[in-house]
Amino acid sequence: MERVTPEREWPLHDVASLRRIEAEAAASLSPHTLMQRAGLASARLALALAPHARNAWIACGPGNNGGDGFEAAFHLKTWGLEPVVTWLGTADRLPTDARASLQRAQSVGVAIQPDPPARYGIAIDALFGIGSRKPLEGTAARWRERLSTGGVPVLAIDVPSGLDADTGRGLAVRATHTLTLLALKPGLFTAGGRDAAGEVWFDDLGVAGGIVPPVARLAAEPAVEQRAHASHKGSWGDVAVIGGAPGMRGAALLAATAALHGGAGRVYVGLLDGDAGTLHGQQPDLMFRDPDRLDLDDMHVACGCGGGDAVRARLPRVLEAAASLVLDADALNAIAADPALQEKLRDRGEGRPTVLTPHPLEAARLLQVGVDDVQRDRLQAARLLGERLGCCVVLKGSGTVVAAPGALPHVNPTGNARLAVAGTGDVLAGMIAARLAAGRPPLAAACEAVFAHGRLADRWPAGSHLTAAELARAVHLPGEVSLPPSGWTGAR
Ligand SMILES: NC(=O)C1=CN([C@@H]2O[C@H](COP(=O)(O)OP(=O)(O)OC[C@H]3O[C@@H](n4cnc5c(N)ncnc54)[C@H](O)[C@@H]3O)[C@@H](O)[C@H]2O)[C@@H](O)CC1
Ligand SMILES: Nc1ncnc2c1ncn2[C@@H]1O[C@H](COP(=O)(O)OP(=O)(O)O)[C@@H](O)[C@H]1O
Ligand SMILES: [K+]
Repeated sequence: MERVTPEREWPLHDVASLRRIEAEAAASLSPHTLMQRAGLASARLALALAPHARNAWIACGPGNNGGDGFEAAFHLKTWGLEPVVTWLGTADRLPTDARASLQRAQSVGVAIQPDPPARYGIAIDALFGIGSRKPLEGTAARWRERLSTGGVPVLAIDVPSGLDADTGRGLAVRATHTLTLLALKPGLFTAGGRDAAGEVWFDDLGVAGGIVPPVARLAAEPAVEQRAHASHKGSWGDVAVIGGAPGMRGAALLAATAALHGGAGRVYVGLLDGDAGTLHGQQPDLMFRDPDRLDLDDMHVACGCGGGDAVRARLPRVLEAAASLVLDADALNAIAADPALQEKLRDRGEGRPTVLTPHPLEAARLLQVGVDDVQRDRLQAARLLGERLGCCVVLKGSGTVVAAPGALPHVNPTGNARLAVAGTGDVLAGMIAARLAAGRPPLAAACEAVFAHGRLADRWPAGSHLTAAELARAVHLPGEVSLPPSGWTGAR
């Protein structure tokens, strides 16, 4: 059993591939082995989370997830605790393994009661696992609420009940911890998954992984970037930010600042409000140019940041010329509304890579669906958009998904709701442009920047509000320690 941390990349398996892993493992093991291992691991982790608990509430469901719960109850009882099981199922419909575990729990005197105990030191959510396919109703919904609001540690076995393991949708138990079994599931890390799952632990139940290919990967921390002594500013690429229509200059400056701190050799800004005069002295390391006169052929362009309607007219040239390109915000909206621009985007192909950075509403416009359709299956939405437009796609939000044609999508494990503040998307666009300028391929550039962007938010000093301007100044190369921007207080 181990805690899931971003020190390494983790394969993610959907329910269909998990069923294959289960079947292959079960074929070489004696019956009931996997459930016994799952229950023992769950009981061990529960005890570690609440070492002083005298009793536990174990909410069991009608299938094999409930069986894991009975098995955990069996162990907790033999270790001297007083587990109380509430059970949603009926004996006649219980799967064979779960029936065996129910009998083991009953044989050592585990109490099965109609209602949860008034007090308990820890709760185990064993209502539904990967078999969960519809919203919880009736008693299951009541227990979900009770589990989520009990004020004690809640350990979900395999997945928090109510959560779709593939997509992270569904009103689910809010666990403090999840022990997931056999393989990690994408739904634990995107959409509602991160809020529902809490801290994720993994047990492979002694089954060697790797036999069934994953459907996605949980991204890992990027390697430390070593820059050669014998390099110069030209080695690290030129970034051009095109955006900043009247009233929205700030967005372009945020992207440009982030690109600069992210390691770009030179950063140009083509402001669409036409007047950069007042900015020259205040932003000494940025170079302001007329956007129509920037020579984009050798530049890594971030386009859209605060671009307003004015960006639309610039897009044909940007799409034709930019060496590599990050498209954000208003640029995406303009492309969503114009099939000719979509064609130009597809024409860029692999030779001149493009990264799109939509939030869910922008992705919905590009796909011509509702935002709920995007959020219902974020991996699929990102994958589809990438294939349609021939681009790398960064679908932002909790559990950002990065997808590119022909590659396994990545789910990002860092970031938090502190980023839900205006301008942090512009910072991300600049960071990706800097990684492209450093010569990274688009999927790697996007994954590295998204990881670093979220990591900065995760390490933001407690009690200090995150602002996009401070975030942009805190950006640094992978593996380097960042200097706190002025005004920061507290240790990180
Ligand atoms: N099969 C195996 O090899 C193993 C299974 N294990 C456990 O078994 C779980 C999967 O078990 P199951 O396939 O029995 O599925 P679940 O226990 O997740 O769900 C049981 C059944 O409940 C019904 N159901 C689903 N959602 C419902 C809802 N909202 N309201 C009412 N009924 C609902 C469905 O018919 C589903 O098949 C895993 O998540 C894991 O916890 C582990 O013991 C490890 C080994
Ligand atoms: N609740 C959240 N958890 C994790 N990341 C978030 C959350 N809310 C926003 N973010 C991140 O913050 C950034 C916001 O980008 P965006 O929506 O484009 O905002 P803006 O256009 O104001 O810059 C994205 O990188 C997104 O993934
Ligand atoms: K569960």
